[in-house]
Amino acid sequence: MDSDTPPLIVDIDGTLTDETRAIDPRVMPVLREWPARVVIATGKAMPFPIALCEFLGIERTVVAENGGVVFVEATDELRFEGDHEAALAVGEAYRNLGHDLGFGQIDLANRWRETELVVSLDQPLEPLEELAAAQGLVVLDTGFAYHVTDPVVDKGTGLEAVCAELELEPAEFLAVGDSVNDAQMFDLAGEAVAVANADETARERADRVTDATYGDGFLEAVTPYRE
Ligand SMILES: O=C(O)COP(=O)(O)O
Ligand SMILES: [Mg+2]
Repeated sequence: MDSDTPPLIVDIDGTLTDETRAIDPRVMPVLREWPARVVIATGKAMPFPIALCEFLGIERTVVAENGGVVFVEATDELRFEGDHEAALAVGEAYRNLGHDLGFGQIDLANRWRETELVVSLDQPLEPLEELAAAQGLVVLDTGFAYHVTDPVVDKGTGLEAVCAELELEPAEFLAVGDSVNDAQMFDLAGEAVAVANADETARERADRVTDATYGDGFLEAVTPYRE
């Protein structure tokens, strides 16, 4: 392992993708060849980052559902945290008010979710926030979905859990992301980089903001470590 290259924790949507959520193919060799640990940290359910790691051919080290799910292949660790029952109750109450989660009959956004619930951005936010608060949960707008999440977890607690397994320190990491759900991992990482399309929270909590957006922003963020 190259001792000059930090371990990397990286978000998916908005960071490794273009604006349509398609992976920018140019990020793939960077992740595959990164000489230190790579952690994929996402709001998506676990199958998505697991599949990304598998298809990249890298070890599966994953923070999913905004910290609700942590998987570390190297130590056989799978951890769930957060009140899934409460999140499901929010979804039911939201539907009872006549609203919809917004992902259609076959809801692939929630199908494999084990700790939180997501609602499409085209659905009303206010009633969702009220119902979430009544259950002690929060709503995160990642720019891609509303996540009804237990505030006991976030990508920062996920990073800490990964580090505890792998005898690493969060401060050793380079973190790259684009939204409010990346803020806590930004706070813990040694260096936090927001891509130019990042929301205000991510930009404020980052150490630097790239000039370029999306996958180009990620490539810019890691450039100092690839020369
Ligand atoms: O699924 C989302 O809403 C956001 O996913 P991300 O954390 O990978 O950007
Ligand atoms: Mg993102």
